[in-house]
Amino acid sequence: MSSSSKSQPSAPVYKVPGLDPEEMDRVADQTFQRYSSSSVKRNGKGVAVVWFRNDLRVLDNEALYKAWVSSREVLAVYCVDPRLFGSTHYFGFPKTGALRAQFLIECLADLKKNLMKRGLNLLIQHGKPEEILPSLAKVFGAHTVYAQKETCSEELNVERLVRKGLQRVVLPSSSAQSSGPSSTNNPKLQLLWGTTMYHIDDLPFDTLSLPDVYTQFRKSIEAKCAVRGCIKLPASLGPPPSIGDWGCVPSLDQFGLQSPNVSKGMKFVGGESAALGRVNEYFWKKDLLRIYKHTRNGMLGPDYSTKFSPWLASGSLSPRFIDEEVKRYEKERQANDSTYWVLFELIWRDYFRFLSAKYGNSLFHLGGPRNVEHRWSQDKILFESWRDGRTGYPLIDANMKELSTTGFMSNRGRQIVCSFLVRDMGIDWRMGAEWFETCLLDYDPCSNYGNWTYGAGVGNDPREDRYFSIPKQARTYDPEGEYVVYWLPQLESLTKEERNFPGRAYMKQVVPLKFGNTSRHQNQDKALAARGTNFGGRQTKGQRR
Ligand SMILES: Cc1cc2nc3c(=O)[nH]c(=O)nc-3n(C[C@H](O)[C@H](O)[C@H](O)COP(=O)(O)OP(=O)(O)OC[C@H]3O[C@@H](n4cnc5c(N)ncnc54)[C@H](O)[C@@H]3O)c2cc1C
Repeated sequence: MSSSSKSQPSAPVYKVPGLDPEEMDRVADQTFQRYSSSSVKRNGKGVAVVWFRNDLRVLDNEALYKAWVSSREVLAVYCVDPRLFGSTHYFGFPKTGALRAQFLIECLADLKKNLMKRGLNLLIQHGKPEEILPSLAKVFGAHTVYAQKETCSEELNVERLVRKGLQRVVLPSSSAQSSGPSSTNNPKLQLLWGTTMYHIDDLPFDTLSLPDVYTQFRKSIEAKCAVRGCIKLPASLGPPPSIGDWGCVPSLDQFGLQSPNVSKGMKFVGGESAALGRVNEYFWKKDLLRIYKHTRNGMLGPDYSTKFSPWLASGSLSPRFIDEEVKRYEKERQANDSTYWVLFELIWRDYFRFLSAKYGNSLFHLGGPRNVEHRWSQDKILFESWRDGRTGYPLIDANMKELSTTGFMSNRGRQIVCSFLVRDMGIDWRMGAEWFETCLLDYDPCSNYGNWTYGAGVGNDPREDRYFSIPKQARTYDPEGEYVVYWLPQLESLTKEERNFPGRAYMKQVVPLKFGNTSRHQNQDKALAARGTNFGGRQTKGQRR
């Protein structure tokens, strides 16, 4: 049967995880139980504040653990910081799009629920942490604010301001934790490392001497470090301090955003319960971990890769928990190249996080960590054709439509659209990175800007020079054109060869005149070289991941 005679493809919405809410809760409760311990001793006094940031979870949360053991009462707080809903730095896109805002709302609702199951609650306040936290510390006489440490400048700035604000609070002497002649009666800010699988203190080098080649980094930590075990806590952490109004989980209209309609593709459910449900579904229920290495380059549907990233980015899922689940799977089912490969990818995530500590703000600069000089275009028409999925390349257009509809795109898709924007269109890579910042559910400054600098050839490793030939990518990763047709159903009646190179009719529909050129569809590389929109043949040498 030729592909053109296939019946009209349906475009289902895939809920991720595909479990019903009761099943998600059951999995979460069972997991919490496994990670509960009655032998953890509490020997503290007074009140400790846990300031939740990108660590929206109960399981394996060191800030929560430290607060609990160091106090008699834990006050858990989330600050809805208006700066999160401002504009991106260079190009003024919305900093948080409606899809990620919705995901965050779901994370907060679930965190509140899970804290309440453990006898606590979540105080939700609207405003800047540097204003809210000192005033709470004062009212409750809190000796310490515990929080997860971040590494990028905006977050570091907030940490600095919170610390400064706390220094201005004077507590009655009975509330102060420290003692000795130099101690003051201010509440302290204690920041704890918690985002990565490998702990920063366990690395065999300090971050400033981090290897610039990923493989060197990976081999070194695999040989010399172990992943720490997940932290255990008692089943009951209460009672919390007495508070009249705990605040409400925000709604989208409070952020001036409209409810997104995920009419196609994947609809992710936010929160720790969904995260634990997804791990259970992907590893145990569907047994997909067994084949991950061979499916991970897919683009269509929920099962080709883990889809853990949105929960990892919001901190609703601990990478150390994933590590423990992989080890458990290897013991109970099997260990193979796929079980290892999930950890291999998580080491990439760690790597980008540690790189951000090494390179600081240069990660966000045009020349990247190596300060590479290159003339980029900021052509608005070209950029918008890419952003809106109207380039005339179905593979690019389909991926960009998936991103704006769902907030997600596969790793393969991200590499392809990044290469196309920066290498074929010659557009300033920061425009692409900022658009991803707006849209991605899993937006994380380190992974996003780290990957974009690599893709643009300005990353810390000069050997990482990635060009992706769109025809080759389409033939290899979407040979039947199924992915493209899912997002561009108007191409359904075409043969599988035509679906990725559909000719003039499709071009006319979508392509802005300036970039439109049907001949490029037949031979992209040649046509691009002739138009001078590539980087002078650099593409032929690029590494392909
Ligand atoms: C241009 C570009 C921008 C990106 N922006 C982000 C981002 O903002 N946030 C983000 O989490 N990932 C980002 N990635 C990395 C990667 O595409 C996603 O992590 C991955 O697609 C998420 O899907 P998954 O959870 O199913 O991944 P899987 O294939 O199942 O991998 C498991 C986990 O490993 C980690 N991982 C895998 N690949 C990478 C990678 N290249 N870099 C860092 N971590 C990785 C993720 O945490 C992921 O959840 C970006 C990649 C590119 C090329």
